[in-house]
Amino acid sequence: MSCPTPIIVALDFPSREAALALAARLDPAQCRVKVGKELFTRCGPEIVETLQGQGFEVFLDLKFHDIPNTTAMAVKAAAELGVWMVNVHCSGGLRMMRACRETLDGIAGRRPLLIGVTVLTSMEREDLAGIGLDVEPQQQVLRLAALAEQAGLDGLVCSAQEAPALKAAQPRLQLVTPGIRPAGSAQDDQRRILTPRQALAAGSDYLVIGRPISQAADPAQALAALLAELG
Ligand SMILES: O=C(O)c1cc(=O)[nH]c(=O)n1[C@@H]1O[C@H](COP(=O)(O)O)[C@@H](O)[C@H]1O
Repeated sequence: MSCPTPIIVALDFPSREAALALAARLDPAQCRVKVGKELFTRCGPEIVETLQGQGFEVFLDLKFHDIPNTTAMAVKAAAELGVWMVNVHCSGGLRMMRACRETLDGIAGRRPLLIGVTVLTSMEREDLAGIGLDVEPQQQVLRLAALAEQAGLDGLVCSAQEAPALKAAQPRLQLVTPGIRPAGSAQDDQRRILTPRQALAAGSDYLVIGRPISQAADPAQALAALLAELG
């Protein structure tokens, strides 16, 4: 059964034990979970299989970025692992994203949602200038979104701040938005942030939330409060 809420909890932990301790306090009917670079590098595919065995739909967030063949084969491996969602960097370009789409199209049975990372939510205008992009983040996000649409991706990772413009420009694409911070909580390294309620109102389809839940004194209670805020 598919989870009815938009919340994806980021299991950003240094060990299997820590990740599974949080998962044990979560309900697959109330949230999905995300396995990212830290946990996957430490634990490998087994942690994904364990979480799926517990009933969670898993977003495998490894942000693949490589030549088309390498990226497409990595996406295929993710599909064979049975994940619900997988992501690649849009800046890998049209041919790379298309190769991923076509590879997934060749797979029988349930395929993961293929999502393109636009501009990381930790980046602001001056970070883009530092890598030679003299544009506002939203302009770059819209540009990458058009490429992702052309490649046939299912959605984008972006800031919820860009959701209204993206929903107008690329209405087919589902929006997965990290950089979610409940009012009054620490911004940490995130820059383009919105509260959960603002993000949904802006048009986000999925909210990726890590530290506001994982570092809370009572993570289950923090998730319950978030769900209550969203109504
Ligand atoms: O692809 C992602 O999930 C992602 C993209 C992005 O632009 N920004 C971003 O924060 N993320 C991930 O979303 C999570 C956010 O975690 P918190 O900042 O702790 O809520 C982390 O696991 C990041 O790796």
